[in-house]
Amino acid sequence: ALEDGLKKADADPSVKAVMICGENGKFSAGADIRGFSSPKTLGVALGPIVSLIESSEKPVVAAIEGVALGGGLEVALGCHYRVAHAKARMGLPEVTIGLLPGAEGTQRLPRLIGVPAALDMITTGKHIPATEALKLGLVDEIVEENTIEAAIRLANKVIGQPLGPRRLSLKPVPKLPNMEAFLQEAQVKVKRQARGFLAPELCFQAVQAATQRPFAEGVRRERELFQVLLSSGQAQALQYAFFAERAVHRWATPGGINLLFIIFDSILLLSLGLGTMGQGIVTSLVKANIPVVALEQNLEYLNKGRKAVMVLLEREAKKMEGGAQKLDFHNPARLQFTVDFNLLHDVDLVIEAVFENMALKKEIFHKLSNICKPGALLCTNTSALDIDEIASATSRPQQVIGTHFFSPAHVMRLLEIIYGRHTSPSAIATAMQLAKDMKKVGVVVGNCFGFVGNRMMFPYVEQAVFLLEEGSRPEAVDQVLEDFGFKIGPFRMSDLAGLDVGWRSRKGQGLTGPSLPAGSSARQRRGQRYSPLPDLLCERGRFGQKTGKGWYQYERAGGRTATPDPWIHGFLSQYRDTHRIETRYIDQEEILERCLFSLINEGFAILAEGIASGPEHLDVIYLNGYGWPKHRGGPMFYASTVGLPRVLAKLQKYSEAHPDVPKLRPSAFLKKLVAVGNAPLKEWMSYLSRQSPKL
Ligand SMILES: CCCCCCCC/C=C\C=C\CC(=O)SCCNC(=O)CCNC(=O)[C@H](O)C(C)(C)COP(=O)(O)OP(=O)(O)OC[C@H]1O[C@@H](n2cnc3c(N)ncnc32)[C@H](O)[C@@H]1OP(=O)(O)O
Repeated sequence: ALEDGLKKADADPSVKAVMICGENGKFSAGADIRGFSSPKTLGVALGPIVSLIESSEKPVVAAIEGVALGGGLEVALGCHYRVAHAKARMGLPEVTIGLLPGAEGTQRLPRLIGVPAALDMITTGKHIPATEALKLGLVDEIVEENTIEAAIRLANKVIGQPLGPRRLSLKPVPKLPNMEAFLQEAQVKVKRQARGFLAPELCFQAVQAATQRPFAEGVRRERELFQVLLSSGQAQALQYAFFAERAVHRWATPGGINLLFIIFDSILLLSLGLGTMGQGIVTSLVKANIPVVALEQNLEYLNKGRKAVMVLLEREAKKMEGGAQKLDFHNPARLQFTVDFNLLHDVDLVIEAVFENMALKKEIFHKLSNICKPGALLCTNTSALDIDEIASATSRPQQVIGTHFFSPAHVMRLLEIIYGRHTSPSAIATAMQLAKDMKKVGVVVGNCFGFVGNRMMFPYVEQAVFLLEEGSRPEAVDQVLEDFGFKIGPFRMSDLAGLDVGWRSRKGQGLTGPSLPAGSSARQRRGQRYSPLPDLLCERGRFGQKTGKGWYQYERAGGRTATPDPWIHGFLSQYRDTHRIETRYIDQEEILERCLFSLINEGFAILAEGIASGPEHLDVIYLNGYGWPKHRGGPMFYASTVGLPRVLAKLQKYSEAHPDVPKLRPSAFLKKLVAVGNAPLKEWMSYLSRQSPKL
């Protein structure tokens, strides 16, 4: 249509200028992402159309409203002038779906805004607001009112003016005094952050080509690199992740009720507990423009918490400087701190974020149930505790729901929303809407120990520790998983989170500590293999980064640079001697498979139990809360790419070698999917007899 329209305009002498706009207040979100897997759409080459726009003898003006993304922005770059609405956003987000801007965008953008800014936009895929676009010179004008009228005005004004200087393909790339050095440094940075993710590196190469070759050759290079990405498999993983994130918004009750959201005019939120989690939650709420009251049990804790929240908010405000939105946190109507429980009467929603202790949480929920107004929703921030037990302390279990935030809560996007036996659909819908308002990805899951994310994490970490018992080292295990794409491996992660957290939980479960029955075997609990290694480290005060020693050693208590620790190596070999474990060499394949396949196996068990609605939900949780590498699409998607028969065969092999490890025993659901012929991921749930989960 664009091509036809342009040709018609060119041929019609009564047409003096052309304006391109979108429908319904949106310029364009770019190509239909689903189309990248369809051979039909791939035949549509956008580059030549962009060139056609640029070569028009009549001025072409883009009127950008809403968004101009990907192919949409490339179309605008072909235009001679760009007018944007002040609220519009622009970007080349192809990298986030595993591609690069393949319609000449990697060649035009650096010519327009310079290499550093273009590289930043193209390798990160970030969307920038119109105000920033104006500063960069990406648009010529921004308007508050009618963009289309403004674009027509500009088109009329420029009729007859020479178009050569406005054709980006004819412009040279602006020079930098130190282009070579700049590019080298940028490439190192991109590589370091990408960890096996191809698209950022290839985006870099395409922009580099713009600095080294004439336009037409740069375009050829862009096309070659685009083809590499298209067939890499990573693009499919990222495009799956894009739609998975949107699929988790859809959920239904067994009765078929599907409330997408509840609209509320204003919420007064109460955050209870101002520890690390509470501080992050309050910061996120303020950022979402939701009025908050932060409550602590005494003035000392309150003042400490207030100070920490203010530091976080100042930092956030700084980041937002120059943007359209301002953080309003000095206004008591938006944020107040109190120790007065009477304020509970007026709040619409409470997020309790106290210490992870059932007795304490029940006491608080009992109090909340008595004080809060009848409609108030009561949320508990917990990573593993039973929502039904917490709800049992109230007279309104239908309004009790789990909201598992991830640390740091003002940064991490994931919010696990856990419904209990009595939680009402409207409570779930409200929590989902809250997640959206907080710009988080809410995923609704059922109530079980560890919910989804942590429950899948337990067997992963368990395997990592068993591998140490058998002969490996923390740094070897971490290296394999970091090479796979995780930002940090399980031992660095454990040191960061604090080993004492798990120790406390194991003591609570009677797996270690004073409540462990006398005469218990050192490496067995309840008939299953158990490794006391993490407990032994904790008994020696090695809690990780906070104490300067854990699975690694650090430069000081609170230090962040992990160095392999000879003490740990000696300790492990002594441990193996004590327990007569023969040290063996464990290769990378075994490390990877035992850690990942045990996690995936638990995912299949979770699906079969109806704890999550589908594999996409598990993947979204792992991508947004556990640092699973995006270009691998999430654990369940990864399993589908490995092939379920292979995952099953490997689990069977490891399970036979370790019969006392139940988490390596293949789940019945995985076996079923293999038996029906390696069903594709989107059909998995149809093989469960209970298709609608507990939800
Ligand atoms: C003039 C352009 C011509 C294009 C010609 C095609 C030929 C190929 C040649 C060139 C190739 C170009 C490369 C690209 O353009 S790749 C695509 C680049 N664009 C993106 O990555 C944008 C992705 N979308 C978003 O960032 C957001 O969705 C946004 C547009 C900002 C809207 O956000 P929000 O308001 O929060 O809404 P949702 O995200 O929930 O989206 C609403 C529904 O729309 C679906 N959606 C959105 N964008 C796309 C897309 N590009 N392709 C397919 N579907 C898209 C999204 O899935 C939601 O639907 P549902 O709820 O059913 O899942």
